[in-house]
Amino acid sequence: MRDNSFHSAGWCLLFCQVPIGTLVKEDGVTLADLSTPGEEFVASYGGIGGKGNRFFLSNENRAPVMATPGSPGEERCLQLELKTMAHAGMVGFPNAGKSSLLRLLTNARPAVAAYPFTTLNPHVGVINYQDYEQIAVADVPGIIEGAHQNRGLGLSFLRHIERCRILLYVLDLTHPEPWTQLNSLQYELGQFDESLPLRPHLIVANKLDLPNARRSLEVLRKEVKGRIIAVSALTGENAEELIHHLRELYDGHRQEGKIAEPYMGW
Ligand SMILES: Nc1nc2c(ncn2[C@@H]2O[C@H](COP(=O)(O)OP(=O)(O)OP(=O)(O)O)[C@@H](O)[C@H]2O)c(=O)[nH]1
Ligand SMILES: [Mg+2]
Repeated sequence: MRDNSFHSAGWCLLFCQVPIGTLVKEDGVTLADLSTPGEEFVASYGGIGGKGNRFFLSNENRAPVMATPGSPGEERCLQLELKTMAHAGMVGFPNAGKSSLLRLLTNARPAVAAYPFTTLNPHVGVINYQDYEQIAVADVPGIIEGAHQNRGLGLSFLRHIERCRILLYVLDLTHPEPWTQLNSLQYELGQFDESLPLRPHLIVANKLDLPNARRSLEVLRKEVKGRIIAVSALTGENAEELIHHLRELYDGHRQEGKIAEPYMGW
């Protein structure tokens, strides 16, 4: 933001940059959809400038101390809504290991701790592929049952997920029945927006290094159709497989034009 106001004049220029993929709304009505780089939207016009001392400079008056005030600029209250946050978003119960996975896959450094709701705000990291393709992955706060009724971090969490084209369901293999986590997660998403459970997704079964995890995984594979990638965010086991499958899914949907560029500036 730059302020070019003259001391005695009412002239002011404001530049404000917002990320690509932002909706500009006023009273719930969309005024602009900033989806291409360089696109501009004039949010409000400044007032007409006043005349400064130099305007009154003349042969008779070599040092004028006179100025006229400018007229006030327009005032508006706008809401900016970020449309696309990341290509892929991690969905999981608190403590499932989402932040640990983001740290493993990318160079983002969200906090990790052995208690629920460590993550209160989304973090985005980027996976860099050898061919210079980049996939942005978001770690969002954990979901709990009743999130669609705004329990826990509820609706704010679900709004973040809505902005990701691919979902990574992160399940905790130390849970005795890990498939019930998947059912609950999909139920909560579906209650919020019925198209969310239909989004392209991968099931990531985490904490493979812990005792009984492999037995849990076997049962999970029997109970759940769809691709399950078992990983350990702690040891890094199968991280490459996850990165590879995510790319496959991403490429498939990109070709169909279903994946937009996310905001990479977190
Ligand atoms: N043994 C083991 N521990 C893990 C693994 N992944 C995560 N953890 C541990 O599980 C706990 C929770 O991990 P986080 O990454 O903070 O979990 P989260 O899903 O981000 O949790 P919230 O932010 O609360 O939603 C931490 O103590 C991690 O060290 C894993 O693969 N193996
Ligand atoms: Mg976390």
